Amino acid sequence: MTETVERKATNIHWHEGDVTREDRARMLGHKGVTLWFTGLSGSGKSTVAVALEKALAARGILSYRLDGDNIRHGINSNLGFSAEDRTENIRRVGEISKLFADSGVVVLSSFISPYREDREIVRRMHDEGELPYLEVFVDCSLEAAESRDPKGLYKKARAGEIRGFTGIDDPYEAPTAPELHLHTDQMTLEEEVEMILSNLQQRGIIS
Ligand SMILES: Nc1ncnc2c1ncn2[C@@H]1O[C@H](COP(=O)(O)OS(=O)(=O)O)[C@@H](OP(=O)(O)O)[C@H]1O
Ligand SMILES: Nc1ncnc2c1ncn2[C@@H]1O[C@H](COP(=O)(O)OP(=O)(O)O)[C@@H](O)[C@H]1O
Repeated sequence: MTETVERKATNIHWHEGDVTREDRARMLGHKGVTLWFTGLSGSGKSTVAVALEKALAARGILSYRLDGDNIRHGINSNLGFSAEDRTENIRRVGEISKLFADSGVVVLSSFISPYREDREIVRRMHDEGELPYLEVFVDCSLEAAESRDPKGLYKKARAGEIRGFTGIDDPYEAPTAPELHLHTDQMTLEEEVEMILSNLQQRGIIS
Protein backbone atom coordinates (compact mmCIF):
# COMPACT_ATOMS: atom_id res chain seq x y z
CA MET A 1 0.00 0.00 0.00
CA THR A 2 1.35 3.49 -0.89
CA GLU A 3 2.35 5.30 2.30
CA THR A 4 2.50 8.94 1.23
CA VAL A 5 2.19 10.40 4.73
CA GLU A 6 3.12 9.04 8.11
CA ARG A 7 0.28 6.86 9.37
CA LYS A 8 -0.56 7.82 12.92
CA ALA A 9 -3.02 5.07 13.78
CA THR A 10 -1.75 1.72 14.97
CA ASN A 11 -3.58 -1.58 15.49
CA ILE A 12 -5.77 -1.10 12.43
CA HIS A 13 -6.83 -3.96 10.16
CA TRP A 14 -8.29 -4.09 6.66
CA HIS A 15 -11.83 -5.57 6.67
CA GLU A 16 -12.93 -7.36 3.49
CA GLY A 17 -16.61 -7.43 2.46
CA ASP A 18 -18.56 -10.14 0.65
CA VAL A 19 -19.63 -8.00 -2.33
CA THR A 20 -16.76 -7.66 -4.79
CA ARG A 21 -15.75 -4.95 -7.23
CA GLU A 22 -16.80 -7.33 -10.01
CA ASP A 23 -20.26 -7.68 -8.41
CA ARG A 24 -20.59 -3.90 -8.39
CA ALA A 25 -19.48 -3.68 -12.04
CA ARG A 26 -22.13 -6.24 -12.99
CA MET A 27 -24.79 -4.25 -11.16
CA LEU A 28 -23.79 -1.03 -12.90
CA GLY A 29 -22.93 -2.49 -16.32
CA HIS A 30 -19.50 -0.83 -16.42
CA LYS A 31 -16.22 -0.69 -14.55
CA GLY A 32 -14.95 2.05 -12.29
CA VAL A 33 -12.09 4.23 -13.49
CA THR A 34 -10.44 7.51 -12.59
CA LEU A 35 -9.96 10.08 -15.34
CA TRP A 36 -7.52 12.63 -13.99
CA PHE A 37 -7.79 16.00 -15.77
CA THR A 38 -4.70 18.12 -15.23
CA GLY A 39 -3.91 21.48 -16.76
CA LEU A 40 -3.64 25.21 -16.23
CA SER A 41 -6.46 27.24 -14.75
CA GLY A 42 -8.78 28.02 -17.67
CA SER A 43 -7.44 25.18 -19.81
CA GLY A 44 -10.89 23.55 -19.84
CA LYS A 45 -10.73 20.81 -17.17
CA SER A 46 -14.14 21.60 -15.68
CA THR A 47 -15.77 22.32 -19.04
CA VAL A 48 -14.64 18.97 -20.48
CA ALA A 49 -15.63 17.07 -17.31
CA VAL A 50 -19.11 18.61 -17.31
CA ALA A 51 -19.67 17.77 -21.00
CA LEU A 52 -18.30 14.26 -20.55
CA GLU A 53 -20.50 13.66 -17.47
CA LYS A 54 -23.52 14.59 -19.59
CA ALA A 55 -22.47 12.32 -22.47
CA LEU A 56 -21.87 9.42 -20.08
CA ALA A 57 -25.23 9.96 -18.35
CA ALA A 58 -26.94 9.82 -21.76
CA ARG A 59 -25.38 6.35 -22.17
CA GLY A 60 -26.55 5.23 -18.71
CA ILE A 61 -23.04 5.38 -17.26
CA LEU A 62 -22.64 6.59 -13.71
CA SER A 63 -19.93 9.21 -13.33
CA TYR A 64 -19.08 11.71 -10.66
CA ARG A 65 -17.09 14.92 -10.87
CA LEU A 66 -14.53 15.99 -8.31
CA ASP A 67 -13.41 19.55 -9.00
CA GLY A 68 -10.70 21.63 -7.33
CA ASP A 69 -12.88 24.65 -6.68
CA ASN A 70 -15.72 22.52 -5.23
CA ILE A 71 -13.55 20.24 -3.10
CA ARG A 72 -11.78 23.26 -1.64
CA HIS A 73 -15.17 24.47 -0.34
CA GLY A 74 -15.53 21.30 1.74
CA ILE A 75 -13.16 18.50 2.67
CA ASN A 76 -10.09 20.51 1.64
CA SER A 77 -11.23 23.91 2.91
CA ASN A 78 -8.24 23.94 5.28
CA LEU A 79 -5.76 23.91 2.37
CA GLY A 80 -4.29 26.82 0.42
CA PHE A 81 -1.97 26.95 -2.59
CA SER A 82 1.50 26.47 -1.13
CA ALA A 83 3.40 23.53 -2.65
CA GLU A 84 2.77 21.52 0.55
CA ASP A 85 -0.97 22.25 0.54
CA ARG A 86 -1.30 21.44 -3.16
CA THR A 87 0.45 18.11 -2.50
CA GLU A 88 -1.92 17.32 0.36
CA ASN A 89 -4.90 18.41 -1.76
CA ILE A 90 -3.90 15.99 -4.49
CA ARG A 91 -3.15 13.16 -2.05
CA ARG A 92 -6.61 13.46 -0.49
CA VAL A 93 -8.49 13.76 -3.76
CA GLY A 94 -6.40 10.90 -5.14
CA GLU A 95 -7.60 8.70 -2.28
CA ILE A 96 -11.20 9.91 -2.73
CA SER A 97 -11.01 9.19 -6.48
CA LYS A 98 -9.73 5.71 -5.73
CA LEU A 99 -12.65 5.01 -3.37
CA PHE A 100 -15.18 6.21 -5.96
CA ALA A 101 -13.50 4.18 -8.72
CA ASP A 102 -13.57 1.11 -6.48
CA SER A 103 -17.29 1.68 -5.95
CA GLY A 104 -17.73 1.35 -9.73
CA VAL A 105 -18.10 4.99 -10.70
CA VAL A 106 -16.39 6.72 -13.63
CA VAL A 107 -14.59 9.42 -11.66
CA LEU A 108 -13.87 12.74 -13.37
CA SER A 109 -11.24 14.47 -11.24
CA SER A 110 -10.31 18.00 -12.36
CA PHE A 111 -7.40 19.50 -10.51
CA ILE A 112 -4.57 21.67 -11.73
CA SER A 113 -2.28 19.15 -9.95
CA PRO A 114 0.82 21.04 -11.08
CA TYR A 115 3.43 18.66 -9.68
CA ARG A 116 4.37 15.54 -11.63
CA GLU A 117 5.36 13.63 -8.51
CA ASP A 118 1.96 14.28 -6.87
CA ARG A 119 0.20 12.94 -9.97
CA GLU A 120 2.48 9.90 -10.02
CA ILE A 121 1.53 9.17 -6.41
CA VAL A 122 -2.15 9.16 -7.41
CA ARG A 123 -1.35 6.86 -10.32
CA ARG A 124 0.52 4.47 -8.01
CA MET A 125 -2.40 4.43 -5.54
CA HIS A 126 -4.64 3.24 -8.36
CA ASP A 127 -2.09 0.77 -9.76
CA GLU A 128 -1.68 -0.84 -6.36
CA GLY A 129 -5.46 -1.07 -6.02
CA GLU A 130 -5.63 -2.56 -9.56
CA LEU A 131 -7.94 0.25 -10.61
CA PRO A 132 -7.76 1.84 -14.06
CA TYR A 133 -6.33 5.34 -14.09
CA LEU A 134 -6.11 7.62 -17.10
CA GLU A 135 -4.25 10.88 -17.03
CA VAL A 136 -5.87 13.45 -19.32
CA PHE A 137 -3.63 16.41 -20.15
CA VAL A 138 -5.94 19.35 -20.76
CA ASP A 139 -3.39 21.28 -22.74
CA CYS A 140 -3.75 24.89 -23.70
CA SER A 141 -1.19 27.64 -24.11
CA LEU A 142 -0.87 30.07 -21.23
CA GLU A 143 -1.79 32.83 -23.70
CA ALA A 144 -5.08 31.11 -24.59
CA ALA A 145 -5.93 30.31 -20.96
CA GLU A 146 -5.18 33.87 -19.97
CA SER A 147 -7.28 35.33 -22.77
CA ARG A 148 -10.22 33.12 -21.68
CA ASP A 149 -9.73 34.03 -18.00
CA PRO A 150 -13.20 32.68 -17.10
CA LYS A 151 -12.95 33.76 -13.45
CA GLY A 152 -10.80 36.87 -13.88
CA LEU A 153 -8.01 35.22 -11.87
CA TYR A 154 -5.19 35.80 -14.38
CA LYS A 155 -6.03 39.50 -14.35
CA LYS A 156 -5.78 39.50 -10.56
CA ALA A 157 -2.54 37.50 -10.67
CA ARG A 158 -0.99 39.92 -13.18
CA ALA A 159 -2.07 42.80 -10.96
CA GLY A 160 -0.31 41.15 -8.01
CA GLU A 161 -3.60 40.59 -6.16
CA ILE A 162 -3.05 36.80 -6.17
CA ARG A 163 0.39 35.44 -5.34
CA GLY A 164 1.60 32.01 -6.40
CA PHE A 165 -0.82 31.64 -9.29
CA THR A 166 -0.10 28.61 -11.48
CA GLY A 167 1.49 29.60 -14.78
CA ILE A 168 2.22 33.16 -13.65
CA ASP A 169 4.44 32.92 -10.58
CA ASP A 170 3.96 29.26 -9.66
CA PRO A 171 5.03 26.19 -11.66
CA TYR A 172 3.05 23.79 -13.82
CA GLU A 173 4.88 20.58 -14.72
CA ALA A 174 3.29 19.24 -17.89
CA PRO A 175 2.65 15.49 -18.17
CA THR A 176 5.23 13.58 -20.20
CA ALA A 177 3.16 10.48 -21.05
CA PRO A 178 -0.55 11.16 -20.52
CA GLU A 179 -3.02 8.51 -21.71
CA LEU A 180 -5.00 11.28 -23.38
CA HIS A 181 -3.82 14.66 -24.65
CA LEU A 182 -6.46 17.27 -25.43
CA HIS A 183 -5.37 20.47 -27.16
CA THR A 184 -8.26 22.65 -26.08
CA ASP A 185 -7.00 25.65 -28.01
CA GLN A 186 -7.14 23.63 -31.24
CA MET A 187 -10.02 21.16 -30.73
CA THR A 188 -13.74 21.63 -30.19
CA LEU A 189 -15.39 20.49 -26.98
CA GLU A 190 -17.32 17.87 -28.97
CA GLU A 191 -14.08 16.44 -30.40
CA GLU A 192 -12.57 16.29 -26.92
CA VAL A 193 -15.54 14.39 -25.48
CA GLU A 194 -15.60 12.02 -28.46
CA MET A 195 -11.86 11.33 -28.07
CA ILE A 196 -12.31 10.37 -24.41
CA LEU A 197 -15.40 8.24 -25.03
CA SER A 198 -13.73 6.25 -27.80
CA ASN A 199 -10.62 5.75 -25.65
CA LEU A 200 -12.79 4.38 -22.81
CA GLN A 201 -14.47 2.04 -25.30
CA GLN A 202 -11.16 0.82 -26.73
CA ARG A 203 -10.01 -0.01 -23.20
CA GLY A 204 -13.21 -1.97 -22.51
CA ILE A 205 -14.15 0.31 -19.63
CA ILE A 206 -17.46 1.26 -21.24
CA SER A 207 -19.28 -0.49 -24.09
N1 LIG B 1 -2.83 30.55 -6.57
C1 LIG B 1 -3.67 29.82 -7.30
N2 LIG B 1 -3.18 28.98 -8.25
C2 LIG B 1 -4.04 28.24 -8.97
N3 LIG B 1 -5.39 28.24 -8.82
C3 LIG B 1 -5.91 29.06 -7.88
C4 LIG B 1 -5.08 29.88 -7.09
N4 LIG B 1 -5.86 30.58 -6.25
C5 LIG B 1 -7.13 30.23 -6.48
N5 LIG B 1 -7.18 29.31 -7.47
C6 LIG B 1 -8.42 28.64 -7.88
O1 LIG B 1 -8.31 27.32 -7.38
C7 LIG B 1 -8.52 26.38 -8.41
C8 LIG B 1 -7.43 25.30 -8.41
O2 LIG B 1 -7.61 24.40 -7.39
P1 LIG B 1 -6.94 22.96 -7.48
O3 LIG B 1 -7.38 22.24 -6.26
O4 LIG B 1 -7.27 22.35 -8.79
O5 LIG B 1 -5.38 23.33 -7.42
S1 LIG B 1 -4.15 22.35 -7.19
O6 LIG B 1 -4.39 21.12 -7.96
O7 LIG B 1 -4.05 22.06 -5.76
O8 LIG B 1 -2.98 23.10 -7.67
C9 LIG B 1 -8.46 27.11 -9.72
O9 LIG B 1 -9.51 26.53 -10.48
P2 LIG B 1 -9.41 26.25 -12.06
O10 LIG B 1 -9.35 27.62 -12.67
O11 LIG B 1 -10.69 25.54 -12.36
O12 LIG B 1 -8.21 25.41 -12.35
C10 LIG B 1 -8.72 28.57 -9.34
O13 LIG B 1 -10.08 28.87 -9.49
N1 LIG C 1 -12.23 23.37 -26.81
C1 LIG C 1 -12.50 23.79 -25.57
N2 LIG C 1 -12.51 22.89 -24.54
C2 LIG C 1 -12.76 23.30 -23.28
N3 LIG C 1 -13.02 24.58 -22.92
C3 LIG C 1 -13.03 25.50 -23.90
C4 LIG C 1 -12.76 25.15 -25.25
N4 LIG C 1 -12.82 26.28 -26.00
C5 LIG C 1 -13.12 27.28 -25.17
N5 LIG C 1 -13.25 26.84 -23.90
C6 LIG C 1 -13.59 27.70 -22.76
O1 LIG C 1 -12.47 27.77 -21.89
C7 LIG C 1 -12.91 27.98 -20.55
C8 LIG C 1 -12.32 26.88 -19.67
O2 LIG C 1 -12.69 27.12 -18.33
P1 LIG C 1 -12.74 25.98 -17.27
O3 LIG C 1 -13.43 24.77 -17.81
O4 LIG C 1 -13.31 26.58 -16.02
O5 LIG C 1 -11.19 25.64 -17.08
P2 LIG C 1 -10.47 24.96 -15.86
O6 LIG C 1 -11.47 24.07 -15.18
O7 LIG C 1 -9.34 24.19 -16.46
O8 LIG C 1 -10.02 26.08 -14.99
C9 LIG C 1 -14.43 27.94 -20.57
O9 LIG C 1 -14.91 29.25 -20.58
C10 LIG C 1 -14.73 27.23 -21.90
O10 LIG C 1 -15.97 27.60 -22.45
